[in-house]
This record gives sequence, C-alpha cells and structure tokens, in this order.
Amino acid sequence: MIDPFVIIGASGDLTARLLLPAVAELVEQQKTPEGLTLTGVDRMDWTEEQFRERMREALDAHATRASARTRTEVLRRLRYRRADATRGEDLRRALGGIHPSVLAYLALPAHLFEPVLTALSEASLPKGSVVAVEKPFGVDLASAQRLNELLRLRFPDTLVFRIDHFLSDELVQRVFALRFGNRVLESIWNQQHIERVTITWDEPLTVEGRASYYDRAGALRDMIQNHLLEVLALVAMEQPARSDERSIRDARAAVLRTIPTMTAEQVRQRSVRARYVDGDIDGHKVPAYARERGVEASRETETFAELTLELASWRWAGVPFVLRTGKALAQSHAEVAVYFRFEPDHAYRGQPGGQNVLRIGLSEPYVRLAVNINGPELTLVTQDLELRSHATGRLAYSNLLLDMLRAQPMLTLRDDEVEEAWRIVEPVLAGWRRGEVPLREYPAGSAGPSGR
Ligand SMILES: NC(=O)C1=CN([C@@H]2O[C@H](COP(=O)(O)OP(=O)(O)OC[C@H]3O[C@@H](n4cnc5c(N)ncnc54)[C@H](OP(=O)(O)O)[C@@H]3O)[C@@H](O)[C@H]2O)C=CC1
Ligand SMILES: O=C1O[C@H](COP(=O)(O)O)[C@@H](O)[C@H](O)[C@H]1O
Repeated sequence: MIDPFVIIGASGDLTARLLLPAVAELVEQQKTPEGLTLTGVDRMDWTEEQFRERMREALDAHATRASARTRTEVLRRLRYRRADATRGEDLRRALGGIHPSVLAYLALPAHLFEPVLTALSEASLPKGSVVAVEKPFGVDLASAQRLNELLRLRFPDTLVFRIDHFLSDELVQRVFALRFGNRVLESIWNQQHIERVTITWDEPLTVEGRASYYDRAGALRDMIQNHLLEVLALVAMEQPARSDERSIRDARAAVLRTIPTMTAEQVRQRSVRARYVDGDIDGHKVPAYARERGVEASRETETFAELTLELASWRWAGVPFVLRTGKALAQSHAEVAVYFRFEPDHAYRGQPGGQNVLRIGLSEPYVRLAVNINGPELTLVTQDLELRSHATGRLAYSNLLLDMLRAQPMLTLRDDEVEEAWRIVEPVLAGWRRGEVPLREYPAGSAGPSGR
C-alpha cells in the first residue's frame, strides 16, 4: 500500500490548482486508501500550519466540487517538510521513517528532474514505490535520454509514471472511443477522405505567476512536445493489437515514429512562434509577457506556437496535422477538427454547401459534425449534428492518481514515446534558436498573431 503521497514542489501552481483538488475529489469518493497522508516538500521556510493555510486557500479556490468536510479531511492529512530537493540528505530527512511504499511526485520544472531524481535515488525508496515525473520530460532529446537512463539504472524496482495528464482526461479519451467504438468512422479515417486535421489548445490564461517554469519552457515544450502530440497519436493511431498497456502504448509510439524529422527549410515554412504584448482580456488590462515578473525578455520565450506535421504512412500521406496552442488569447478553444475532403456533388452543382468537419471538444464536452441538408429550392444548408455529454466527469488528475494507486501506467508516457516526441520538436527548437523563424507578436486578448 502506498503511504505517503509526497509532492516535491508543493508550493507551486500544479499542486494548488490541479493535484490537491484531485486528491480532494478522490477523498470525497472514498477512493484513497484509508489514512493515506500527503507530504508537501518545498524549499519555502513554512511551518506545517502555514503550509496548511496555503493549501486551505488552494482548496477553497480550486476544489469547488468537494464538500467542506472533505476539504478539512484533506488538510488534516497534510504534512510539510522543508527541503532543497536537489540534495539527497534533505530528501532522506523529508521522507523520514519507515514506509510501506512511497508515491514521490516531481511537481517541478523540467530542468530540475535530473538533480532531484539523483537525490531521490540516494534516499532509497522502499520496494513498490512509485515515482511520477511531470511533463515536459526533460528539456530536449539528450536530457530525456539521460533521464530515462537514470530511471532505468537507479530505480529498477520502482514503477515510473511519465505524466501527460491529457491522456487521463475523459474528453481526450473520447477521441479513442470515437475511433474504435464506432465502425462507421474507420472506412473514411484516412488520406482518401480526410483533407487536414487541426488540434487546437487556445487559452485566455496568461503565465499566472509560473514564469520560473514557463519562461524556460515556452509553448512548444509546454504543450506541443507532450499534450498535443499525444492527442495527434490518438487521432492517427492504428487499432491496438489488444486493449492492454503494451499494445496501446505501442500504437501511440508507432504514430510518432511515422513523423519524419523536419529539415531546416520545413521548420521555416511550417512553424510559427509568437509572444503576447499589452492587451486586455475580458476588460482586464494584461501586461506584455516580456514584462511579467520572473520573465527574462531576452530569452524570447514564445507564448504561442503552431506546427504543421505530416505523417509518412499509407493512411495519412499528404494530410497536414496542424498543432496550435497559445496563452492570453481571446477565447478558450480546445478541440480536434477533422476536415473531410470537399467535393461538391453533381446533384447540387453551384450549391456547394459546406465542408463536413468533425469536431471533438477537448475542454467542452461536445462532438459536432457539420452536415449538409436540403434548404429551399434544391439548395444545401450546413448544420451541426451535436452531441454534448460528460463522461464520469472525474478530473484528469484524479484519474491519474487513481492509476498510480492501482499501479497502472497505461495512460502515461513510455520512455520511447517521450524520446520520439523530442526528436520531432528538436529541429524546431534549433531553428527558432538560430532565429530562422521570426518571433511575432499578438496583443493579449486577441485571436493570436495576425492571420492565424
Ligand atoms: N501548473 C500547471 O497548470 C501544470 C503544470 N504541469 C507541470 O508541473 C510542473 C510544475 O509546474 P508548476 O507547478 O506550474 O511550476 P511552479 O514553478 O509553480 O512550481 C514549482 C515548485 O517547485 C519548487 N522548487 C523549485 N526548486 C526546488 C528545489 N530545489 N527544492 C524544492 N522545491 C523546489 C518551486 O519553489 P520556488 O518558487 O521557490 O522556486 C515551486 O514552488 C512542470 O513540470 C509543469 O510542466 C503540468 C500540468 C499543468
Ligand atoms: O500542462 C499544462 O496544461 C495546462 C492546460 O491543461 P488544463 O488541464 O489545466 O486545462 C496548461 O495551461 C499549462 O500551461 C500546461 O503546463
């Protein structure tokens, strides 16, 4: 049995906004082991009471689905240990005592994973422990390879979760269910019928005080290297041989392997990077990213990224997959859109109607298909067939924590998957570093860089 759940980086945004509310949801649903405790580890000079007070505020703001009783119960289970997580001695002290097994969760910026995992290995975790590493897994391909090696050598008896919470999100999982739970889509799910696919994750959220992490990451590493490439894998994958962990991970990884490494010329033509400047969102003034606290403007970190990829497979040859994400945009818009080839039918010559587009909401629970039906006098009008429904509605991080407690890593990233994803984005990072793609600007609260 796992006890305690140790969050390393517990004063950060992830803990407050996503991890603690997930714990609260599971406690409310009585899904956590009886008596499971939570230990927050961070370098803040806080007493346990001060930590609890911060976490009380976080739960009040973000665990709105949990009852007051549950929130109090979560607070009761919290401990705090001050530690510099890059020091083995500090971590050993923070973990203290004898535990059956530990869930050590690295809620830290990626550049700290190597020193913290090295320090954690010195703390000798008990057998049956779980180590969870957040995304992005490393900062480039070489660091991801080093991390995988480190985990293999120093944590041989420990189950490793390379986190991508989109895979545990029930709306994202809907892509898989639609593909493989409906025979009707399979025969048209290929380059013969599909013209292009867009995967969009636009957010009005700004950097939200996360500059210490985000300014070293940027939109490409924060969202495309992991979440959006994994959504692409679900859209494009072949039917897994079986419904087990190995088969499903194999099928996701196989898609990434079909994406050719981009040339410098392709990077120039197929990638866009931009950064928001002064603007307003919903009537609130938003300062330029470059002036946010903790941002080093000269790093030229992008807050918007777009990448067009092609897959070298018979199913997808010639179909562009456009991945796009940005912060401080006018609207929240997160969806997969599949555009079917558009051939006006002879019966309606001159009345072309609209293109069939299948849209799958990734943050709103809709599936929508634009279809043409008859309007007046042999014309066509385009309307949406729409389905709106939640699945169980459990938070993605709750599903993820449950999988950790049950030791089921299927919906997390495998070592080869993260390395393939870095191989795909690395030429883009290199081209951007060399200044071969201009850093464009867009006002906060706009639709993004002009023309996008
Ligand atoms: N926030 C989000 O929405 C999401 C975040 N993630 C991932 O979660 C991870 C963390 O992100 P986020 O919480 O936003 O980042 P933050 O910067 O908000 O939090 C990181 C925390 O780690 C602490 N820390 C830094 N160095 C040490 C150290 N040596 N010892 C102990 N603690 C340390 C920081 O403390 P200090 O302030 O003192 O530096 C900070 O509290 C990232 O990998 C991110 O990609 C994933 C999904 C969503
Ligand atoms: O991993 C991340 O995801 C969030 C978006 O996911 P959500 O589930 O919180 O909506 C994104 O805002 C953040 O920048 C990124 O680190």
